[in-house]
Amino acid sequence: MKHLFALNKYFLKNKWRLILGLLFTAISIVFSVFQPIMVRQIFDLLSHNIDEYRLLSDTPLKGAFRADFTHVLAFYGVSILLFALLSGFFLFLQRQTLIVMSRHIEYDLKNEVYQHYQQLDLNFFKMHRTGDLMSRITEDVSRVRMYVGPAIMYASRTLFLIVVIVYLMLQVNPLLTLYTLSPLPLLALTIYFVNRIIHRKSERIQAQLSNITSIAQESYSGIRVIKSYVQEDASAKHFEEASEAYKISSVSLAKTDALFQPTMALMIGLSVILTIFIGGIQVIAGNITVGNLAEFVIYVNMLMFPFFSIGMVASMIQRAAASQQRINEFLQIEPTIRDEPTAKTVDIQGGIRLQNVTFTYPHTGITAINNFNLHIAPGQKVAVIGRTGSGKSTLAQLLIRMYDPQEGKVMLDGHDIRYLQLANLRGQISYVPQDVFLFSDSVANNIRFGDPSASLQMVQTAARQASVEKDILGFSEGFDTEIGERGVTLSGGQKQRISIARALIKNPDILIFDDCLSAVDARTEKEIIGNLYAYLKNKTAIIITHRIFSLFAFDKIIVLDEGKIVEEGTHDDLLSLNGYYSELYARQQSGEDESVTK
Ligand SMILES: Nc1ncnc2c1ncn2[C@@H]1O[C@H](COP(=O)(O)OP(=O)(O)OP(=O)(O)O)[C@@H](O)[C@H]1O
Repeated sequence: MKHLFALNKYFLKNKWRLILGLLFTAISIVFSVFQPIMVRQIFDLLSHNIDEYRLLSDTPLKGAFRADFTHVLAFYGVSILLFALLSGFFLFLQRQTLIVMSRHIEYDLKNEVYQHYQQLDLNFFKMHRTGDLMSRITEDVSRVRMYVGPAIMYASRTLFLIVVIVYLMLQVNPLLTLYTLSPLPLLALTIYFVNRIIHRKSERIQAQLSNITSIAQESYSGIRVIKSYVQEDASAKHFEEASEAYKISSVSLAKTDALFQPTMALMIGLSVILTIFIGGIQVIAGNITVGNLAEFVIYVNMLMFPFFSIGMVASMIQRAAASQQRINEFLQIEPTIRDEPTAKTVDIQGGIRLQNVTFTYPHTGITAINNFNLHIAPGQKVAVIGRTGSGKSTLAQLLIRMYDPQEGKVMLDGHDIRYLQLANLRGQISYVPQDVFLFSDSVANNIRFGDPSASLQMVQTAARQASVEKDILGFSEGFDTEIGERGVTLSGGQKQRISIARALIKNPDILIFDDCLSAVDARTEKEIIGNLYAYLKNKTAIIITHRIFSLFAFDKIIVLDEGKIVEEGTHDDLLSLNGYYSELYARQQSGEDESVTK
């Protein structure tokens, strides 16, 4: 339960909706209890006067008596209808306030979780599965909404109704009240347990359903692999097995559901029979009137749903508490990469220095950068080369402060980047990642992501510089062509170049290209490098690559191995070292490596 306290701030924010909702609930209940009271009065009126009326002979007096009776009955009928309408109207207002409040809280909570996710650092996303992150923002928030809306609504209604009705019952006859109410706690308890069973079964069905969905999704995405390996039958069998498990669970839930309603009807029936039996004895004994008995039968019926909802509300709260606990777990995680209180903004010129930097990935213990020193002057172009896993991408991640090193300092123009505002730092660096990511949006908007205020002309220029303009103009809708599942399917090279255009349009002082030309052919690569040459004139650039671009006059080339610089210098310096670089160069020259850019 204590996990739900985290929601109190939202109740406070919506206090007027909550107060009004509770008030409307109380008013609706007051109007609803007029019905049994009036029914009692009608019954008593009839039972007291009917014998007298029957004894009258057919005289005008009997006619007048009947007319009076009819008027009184009509009056009660209209009054009951009026009170029912009023009660219904306030019930409507109650839902309009409490359920609306729950939707507002759901909206705020979703945004809070989403915004918190945005603050968290990469390590968090590495450690949690995407499905888990998504289910906390969707399913868990929905379960919490059941607590802040329906559970509060049913609980308050139940509480008010029980207080008012039990008070009215006790006024009539305490003993009959006791007998009448005795089966109801059993009803609440049964509902609670049955609800738990139903919930457990529903959860299992839900998990099986998402399993079926992911099997289907995976086989549609991998349909080419399935067909080329002639695995259609195996894939269908796999799906059938998952469907079979789902069917078994669904049937089992249907059986429990089928038992649920008759059990309820039995309990309600028992309560009514008990009321009539004990009440009848009390009427004969002269302790209560026939009207009281009728009134009690209505009370019992009115109390059924509230008692029924006790069990329902209890399991709703239990589920919401478990969900809120999962949400709180994430909300309580503090981002480790964040602005220091004294963080400043600076206009970066492009000088980079790494001083004795050591970085170990926290969750794997792999030391990717080891006692690393590097200096890049503003405007220099540096190539970073090295075997796979040598730490090249990690170096890029450290420069944009996706991670903080455990030892040493990363500095830009002499400022330790830990003390620069993150938005200021990242706003002045363009990073083109190795694994390209494009959004399901138009080509233009994907490029504009680097500068949302960019004009179409700027988008076109960036696309030209990244040598992808011709490809884009070849699409049916040019720059407005949609990318993604329902849009055009881009080649790996086209994606890489759009991603480069996105980085260029940002017009930063520092650019980091992380092996982002791996999927383009040698001719296009030459063209891009030619364009970049002019673009990068006064900018600092780090180009991480597996290949040697001998066309590009780098100020410095560094070769990494196991997180350390093992070779450093210009192209000619490195060739004379006869190390990894010259070996790679020789391999490329001899044409062993087809991707060589000569
Ligand atoms: N997110 C991560 N979590 C844990 N370990 C990682 C992570 N990313 C990389 N590593 C490890 O750190 C080391 C350096 O990886 P890095 O990606 O920096 O190499 P790289 O030189 O860029 O390789 P490649 O050329 O294949 O991209 C590797 O041993 C890798 O397994």
